[in-house]
Amino acid sequence: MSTKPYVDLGRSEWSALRERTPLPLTAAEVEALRGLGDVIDLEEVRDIYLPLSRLLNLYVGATHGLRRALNTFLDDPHRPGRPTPQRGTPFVIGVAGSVAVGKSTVSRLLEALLARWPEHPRVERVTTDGFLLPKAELERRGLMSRKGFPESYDRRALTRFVADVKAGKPEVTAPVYSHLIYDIVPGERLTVHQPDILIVEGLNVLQPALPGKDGRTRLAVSDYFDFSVYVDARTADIERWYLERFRKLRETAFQDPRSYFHRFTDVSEEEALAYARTTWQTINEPNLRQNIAPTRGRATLQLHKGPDHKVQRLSLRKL
Ligand SMILES: Nc1ncnc2c1ncn2[C@@H]1O[C@H](COP(=O)(O)OP(=O)(O)O)[C@@H](O)[C@H]1O
Ligand SMILES: CC(C)(COP(=O)(O)O)[C@@H](O)C(=O)NCCC(=O)O
Repeated sequence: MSTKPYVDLGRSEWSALRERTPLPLTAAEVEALRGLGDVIDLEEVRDIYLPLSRLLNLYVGATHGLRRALNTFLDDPHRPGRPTPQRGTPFVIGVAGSVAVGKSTVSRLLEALLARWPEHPRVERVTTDGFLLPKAELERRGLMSRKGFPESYDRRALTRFVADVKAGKPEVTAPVYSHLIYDIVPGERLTVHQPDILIVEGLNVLQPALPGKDGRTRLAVSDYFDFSVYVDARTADIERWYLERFRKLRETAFQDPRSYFHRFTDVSEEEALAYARTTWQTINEPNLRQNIAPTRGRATLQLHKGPDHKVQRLSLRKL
């Protein structure tokens, strides 16, 4: 008997589960998914992400069942001053993985697919980059070449944000990061309004809490997750995706004179890619090895992608 905490499923075993997913995609919905602006292989959506939306729908239902059981337990009329039964709170999903592994694409897909289920139509998504320290503060702390490392974030503010959403506060706001200016946008906030499901996407979302200096137990953002996904791939493939994305951005977003990377439109593609390769080798790959990959075994589900972004294998945590 395997003592591994995960059940491993091959692509075909997993995609066969699609037959049991009651919500097929209509032509209009397929069009809407294309409208997300991602390069999405629709067979991949059907075979991998539709069954995943079904699994998540089952988890949301089971969590509601647990809450009802807890309320029955707490709601003892003979006990004066008994706690108020728990109201429904958002189901929180974490999506972790390296820079350029495809977290945003997976999260946007899940956001669109989960919103189609009548039981949880309100799905909101946040990325943890809003909780990066502002550029001036990173410079002050000597952390500009550690961007994306755990210490480059205001981890307390991020945990507080998710705790507030999970607690059912009517409106919770977060700062906003702009890839255009490579910094937090002064004065801009995004607001989350009591969603049924919150997706929290970021490099370090599966990190455990740091021990408090005062010996008190702290909580990390991962302590609020009801489900988490780690997007996994070979490092060499992720580096290639990172460089490909940089090359595409040079032809598009970097053309904007306000872009922090605008200077790379004036140099040769080779020079621009040499810069991107250095960023990968000195920042993103060390962060993957030291901080991100070690959290893989904390996820509820690991998606293992092949060189073409297609999910080849999945590991699902046993209960
Ligand atoms: N399923 C996919 N099929 C094809 N290309 C993808 C897929 N997922 C991601 N990509 C591409 O890989 C790159 C990184 O994806 P992205 O979602 O931006 O990663 P992250 O949010 O992890 O940095 C992007 O250029 C994206 O278009
Ligand atoms: C903004 C990021 C830290 C990632 O953000 P997150 O996953 O926290 O939302 C990362 O994409 C980044 O910009 N890294 C800096 C190095 C680089 O330019 O690739």
